[in-house]
Amino acid sequence: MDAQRKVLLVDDDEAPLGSAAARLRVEGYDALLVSDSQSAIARLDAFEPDLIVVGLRLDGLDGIVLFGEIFKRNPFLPVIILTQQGAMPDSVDTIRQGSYEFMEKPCVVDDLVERVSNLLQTGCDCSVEVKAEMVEAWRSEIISRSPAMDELLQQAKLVADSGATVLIQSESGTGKELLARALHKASSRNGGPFNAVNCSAIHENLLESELFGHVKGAFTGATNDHKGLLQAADGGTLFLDEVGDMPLGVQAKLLRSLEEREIRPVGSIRSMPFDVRIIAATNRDLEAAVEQGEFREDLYYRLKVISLELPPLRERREDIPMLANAFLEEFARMNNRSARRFSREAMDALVSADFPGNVRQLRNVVQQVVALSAAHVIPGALVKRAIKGDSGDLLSLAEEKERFERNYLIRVMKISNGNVSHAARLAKRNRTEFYKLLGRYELNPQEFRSAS
Ligand SMILES: Nc1ncnc2c1ncn2[C@@H]1O[C@H](COP(=O)(O)OP(=O)(O)OP(=O)(O)O)[C@@H](O)[C@H]1O
Repeated sequence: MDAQRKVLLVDDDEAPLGSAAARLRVEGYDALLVSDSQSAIARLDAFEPDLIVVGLRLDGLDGIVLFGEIFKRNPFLPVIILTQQGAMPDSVDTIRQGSYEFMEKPCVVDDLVERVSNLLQTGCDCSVEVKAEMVEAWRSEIISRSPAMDELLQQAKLVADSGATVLIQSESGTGKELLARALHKASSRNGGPFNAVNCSAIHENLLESELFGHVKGAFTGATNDHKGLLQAADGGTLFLDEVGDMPLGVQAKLLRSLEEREIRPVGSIRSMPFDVRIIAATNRDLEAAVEQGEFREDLYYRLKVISLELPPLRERREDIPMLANAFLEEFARMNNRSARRFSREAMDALVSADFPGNVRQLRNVVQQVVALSAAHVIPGALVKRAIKGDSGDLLSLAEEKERFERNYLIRVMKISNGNVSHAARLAKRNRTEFYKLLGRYELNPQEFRSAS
């Protein structure tokens, strides 16, 4: 059973809201009526309302201050604003981000009570979303409404067309790849390809040939000429994800290529020009990596011509409802489930969670919740359980990748009865490389033979 819900009513004209407060109390709410915005602000922390009804004339500073204080505490607290016929307070335009509903004055007490009850039952109507048509196409996949993201996207738009190399530094799961794609779309290179490569997932030799290409016979297994990603992205953009994990040898070759605007495929004696915009991303502290000798300082400055930082999700909680609702719709559609919504308690749990895995983790949580519940209104308890389970087991991306790689090697070694050549063929790696991988994970081929 929900605790008694609290409604704060703010109006200098006692009569209408006074009767509404009385009715709300009869209906079982804890209703508190105050007569000006200063008193309302003073009561926000102690009273902790679940909903606020504002009947004041809120033009000018008064409204801006009140809405600012409400927004600071909880950007999704539902607020019903009673307006004079047709008039919208200026302050509402200034602070658009909140969850506001409007009713015209004078309003019927029954209608107001019904609206309060609906809003509290169904959770916040987060429909104050940026309308799809208002979102510019280049950033249409990036769901956000927070001022921090707005600022970042404005910067991104300004630099998109400069052609300069961009370094995106931020935590894992914050949307670095989405931002890189958006930068590409906003640039005049948008007619060209957008290629992405994850520099930490690929072994050094392979990464070199992936980036720069190789010629036939360059190494065992190089049976044909192979076009590298830098060449394949000609006229477009190459996204170097996890650039902080790029091996030093490849860093040196990349730096040379960027300086000379030429690439030389592995095993070739000829260099060729290329025209590619580089966007690099990392969740590592690259400056620290430079100090520790793990990342070349000259390459760091070469990449960091323009530096962008995506804020972690916990620093832009205003984005959570919009993201959660979009993921909910997406997964409900994918699972052929009818439209859903989060209960107020569920949304509160999402908005207050820490999400160390950022947007990716929020997405996972919503996916789980959709799979586990057929209810139309998603209950808070389910969301809380999903958040707890997800953060408890959350490994860093590097740890998760290592775990995957080790398990994969064990599988192929078992399938091949410990025969390394066979296993290497299955994994499409050459033997030397495969031996190195086994060594890295301390896997002894002998053990797989005797086990069989
Ligand atoms: N603002 C956003 N709007 C919609 N989806 C988002 C947003 N930010 C991230 N996502 C989604 O979250 C997931 C992770 O995003 P992405 O891969 O871009 O993050 P990342 O920072 O590059 O992660 P990593 O550092 O682990 O490579 C993707 O499914 C992406 O579509």
